[in-house]
Amino acid sequence: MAERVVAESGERRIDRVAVLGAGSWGTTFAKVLADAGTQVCLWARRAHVAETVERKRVNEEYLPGVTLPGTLKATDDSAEALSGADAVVLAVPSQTLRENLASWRPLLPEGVTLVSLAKGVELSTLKRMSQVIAEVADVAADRVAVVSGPNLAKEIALEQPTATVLACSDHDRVVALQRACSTGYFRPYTNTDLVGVEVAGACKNVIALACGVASGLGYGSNTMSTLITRGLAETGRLGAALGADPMTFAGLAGMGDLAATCISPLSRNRTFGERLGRGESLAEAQRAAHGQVAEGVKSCTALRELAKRHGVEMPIAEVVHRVCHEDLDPVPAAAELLGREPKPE
Ligand SMILES: NC(=O)c1ccc[n+]([C@@H]2O[C@H](COP(=O)([O-])OP(=O)(O)OC[C@H]3O[C@@H](n4cnc5c(N)ncnc54)[C@H](O)[C@@H]3O)[C@@H](O)[C@H]2O)c1
Ligand SMILES: O=P(O)(O)OC[C@H](O)CO
Repeated sequence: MAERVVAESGERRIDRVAVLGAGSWGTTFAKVLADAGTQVCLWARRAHVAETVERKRVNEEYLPGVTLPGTLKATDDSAEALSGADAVVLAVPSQTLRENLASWRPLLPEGVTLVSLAKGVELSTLKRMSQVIAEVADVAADRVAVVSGPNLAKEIALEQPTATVLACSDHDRVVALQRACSTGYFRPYTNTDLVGVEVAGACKNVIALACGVASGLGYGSNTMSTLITRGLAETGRLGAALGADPMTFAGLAGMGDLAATCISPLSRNRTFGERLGRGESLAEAQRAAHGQVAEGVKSCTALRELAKRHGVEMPIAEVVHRVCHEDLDPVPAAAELLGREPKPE
């Protein structure tokens, strides 16, 4: 049964959710939903991960030390996870989402709300995740919602207070999702600006890589603050060219997430950048990430292409792309950014 609607009030409800992807954020978001009283089934690619969640209430690989709610179900069978779901949360990396969703498409319940947790831009098409989802699932854009904000998984799994943004063009749908994932430690706000929320989520990973590189080079708070602020400026420029609401960039999905990711040692993107700044190669930094995704490494290239296509200047994304993929040394990269033509703020 999909999209249950309470007959008397006409209120849309999301009572049962499938979370597809049992990495750090998928597992944590499944916990949030379960803590909010929503029925959740978490799908893991590897059987032993699902089995350990079911048996020991823990995801040892991605969230060691966090006890998961007893009501949370887990399986490695996507048909089982998707059966009867009112909403499907896609918690896989941006660059594999298309392929993952294509394999699940025949199993999607009719009318189901599709929710993206991914923060990235598809390298092969330069599409945002909500665009990829609507295309692959062959649904109208208003069936797709996006979750994005200052949401470092580990902190949320430990129930440290945070807020987020749920973006969707269908108000009733996003309000139902808001009810399904509101807890005492997790406060979701709704927003209708999908473009702004997704652009902000993809760009902040690239700026966090730059901050990591700067930190690896030994630079301090002035450099971080400069990168964060100018990073926000170039994010806003790209957003404006794509039709985003400028106010989104001042909110949780914009400045909020940018600050959290650029500052926190928990950020995979920042940590990845720090390794590059300390002189490690891309391959060495990738090995050290132990298979966990640092989305900015691929999104920097996609964003650079998107910026070029729209005639937008994104100097930090450009330099991050060249450090990651064209062997540009981080020291001259910093000099290059500062040596650009003088201009007003
Ligand atoms: N971890 C966080 O704090 C956090 C917070 C907010 C948003 N996000 C975003 O959520 C998305 C997922 O992040 P995550 O932290 O859960 O990632 P992760 O690396 O911890 O886990 C990714 C999950 O996707 C699964 N997967 C399925 N198909 C895959 C494939 N073909 N290749 C690789 N993995 C595959 C993996 O098995 C794994 O369970 C990313 O876009 C990330 O930017 C993460
Ligand atoms: O660990 P990161 O760098 O992928 O960042 C995690 C979240 O996106 C922070 O909001």
